[in-house]
Amino acid sequence: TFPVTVSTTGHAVPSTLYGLMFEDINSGDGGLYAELIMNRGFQQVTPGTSAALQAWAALGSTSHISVVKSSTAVSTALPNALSLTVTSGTTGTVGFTNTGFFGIPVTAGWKYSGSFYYRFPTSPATQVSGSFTVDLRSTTGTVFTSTTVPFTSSAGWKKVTFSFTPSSTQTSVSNLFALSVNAATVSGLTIEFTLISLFPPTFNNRANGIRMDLSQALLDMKPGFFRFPGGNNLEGQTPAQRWAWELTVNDVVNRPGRLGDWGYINTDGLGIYEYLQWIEDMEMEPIMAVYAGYSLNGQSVASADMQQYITEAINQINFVIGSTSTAQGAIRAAMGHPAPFTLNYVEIGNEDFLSQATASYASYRWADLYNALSAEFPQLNFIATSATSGFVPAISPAPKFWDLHIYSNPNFFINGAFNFDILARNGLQFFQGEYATTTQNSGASLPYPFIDGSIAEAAYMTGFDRNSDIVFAASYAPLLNHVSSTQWTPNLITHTPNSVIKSTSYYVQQLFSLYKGDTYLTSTTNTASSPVQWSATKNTAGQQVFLKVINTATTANTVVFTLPFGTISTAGTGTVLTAASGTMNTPASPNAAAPKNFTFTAGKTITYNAPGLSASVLIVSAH
Ligand SMILES: O=S(=O)(O)O[C@H]1C[C@H](O)[C@@H](O)[C@@H]1CO
Repeated sequence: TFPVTVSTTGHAVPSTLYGLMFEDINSGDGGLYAELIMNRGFQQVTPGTSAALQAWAALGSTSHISVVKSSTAVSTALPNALSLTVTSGTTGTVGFTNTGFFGIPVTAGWKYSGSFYYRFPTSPATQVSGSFTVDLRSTTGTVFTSTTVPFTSSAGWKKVTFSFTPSSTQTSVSNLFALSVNAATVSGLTIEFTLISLFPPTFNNRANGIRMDLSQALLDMKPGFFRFPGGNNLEGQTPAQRWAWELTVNDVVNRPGRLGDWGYINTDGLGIYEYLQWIEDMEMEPIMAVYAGYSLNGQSVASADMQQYITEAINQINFVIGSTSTAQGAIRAAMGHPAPFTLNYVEIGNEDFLSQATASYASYRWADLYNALSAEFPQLNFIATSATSGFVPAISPAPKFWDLHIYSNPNFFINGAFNFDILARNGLQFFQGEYATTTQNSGASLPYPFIDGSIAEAAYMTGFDRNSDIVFAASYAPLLNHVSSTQWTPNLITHTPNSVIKSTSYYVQQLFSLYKGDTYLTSTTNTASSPVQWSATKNTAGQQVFLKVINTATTANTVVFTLPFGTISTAGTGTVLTAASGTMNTPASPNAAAPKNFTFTAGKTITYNAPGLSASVLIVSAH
């Protein structure tokens, strides 16, 4: 039994203590970003190759499609187009299909909103007109919903929009988007198409917005912040391929996209504006990174060449908070948000104390950017990046905020519960920007989080609660992955085109975030060797006390709390996540482990028998 006396003293818990780390790592296009058409704009592809046609296929044997460099591009950003050539005399229907991002959800009642650009590169002598048919269908050709869009063959690109609403939901996501036309009406002609786009309803009904079900799963965690755009995906393989904010703003027809750092083209339809608008809608605040002159081929921008990137970072921040009299603030206003977005934290780079990045970060990249940005924006907090483990190297100007990353096994997290207790209180503030149990203690990899690792993370997180006077933010990483396209496991949430699988670690993150309170209450000192870790916090306004109990042993352990409050309800409610060792939530067993609610007898003394491998919170009204 573990006797725990809770005191009335403690310290404030920052609102940003628990949040989300995000980058497009099989999680942006085809994930958070709600666009349903893969390779919609043929961005960054080589015309004439089969790769250029990724996700696209001809409809039937008489349709001839290829990706071409358009003789008249729809925009400088989008030079390519899909070309449909209709041989003279062809009869029947011709066209093409798209598979979506490994599937397309067909959901009854959803109003799907689509658009595309088309042009006839060679206008026929006699103008022709007719209509395209767009639809959602099964892979065997059963049409679920469709509509038509008129066309004329006059010269020049035309943008058309359409919508349709299925009347029934398909359980399978193996569906196709199809665009087709009666061959006879365009016999002998070629038609080009690009930026072929289809959106489902989006979170907060935003145009060019974010997927609803993933937004809801994240909203249900009440996350305090959202770190974006990376992580590795900030850095590019070369400086030229870095994430550059300016290529991600304005209409998507003006966004060239880029080769992301996870091996596929990012459309950048999820651009800085869409990130910020969604972060605001989700009642989070951004922790926004600026490129700091290091790219993942090991190349650092030379000191003499840094000014371009300093200016770019200043402009990026002005896009977020600058007045509309700045060129960048004016773009923000034109896109629909004249008021500045909330911004308190800017991270300078990502993992700059790794290998070749260290020397240049320490000698000029940090100082150049920190000095310029803090002079321009003295109200902002600038975060230095650290290695994937260990603490703060000596660089100047001395950073006040550090981003620490650690990926390890359950034992590390269990034994690390007091890693922050030993740190000096010298003004430094820490952001545990990335952490996760990524292997079993044996070293075996993890396709999904498992209960043993999630409970180990929970033990570590009691250290964040207890040390939230110097830990201002913490986020598990990576956040999301697509079940059909993954390069990193485990992830907090796995998604399919129409479902969200919440991992055991998701429920741990949710428990700590929902019940972080606004004040940490000091309690009986514990040690890293204990199988049980605890944390007491309170919500002052709500007069609630949250008692978290983490039991990393496989056998039950009893904790006896003594509360210092004069008024304590006699009944409390609680939530517990527990499962047998090795349990994982997977697409095949999405609810193998889920939190369960319970009630308990409360009072000055509360006795709780914590199951083996469990994370619990006991909620009691007290003041
Ligand atoms: O290969 S790693 O450096 O371990 O990649 C990690 C660290 C990096 O910041 C993030 O993008 C990635 C996965 O979350």
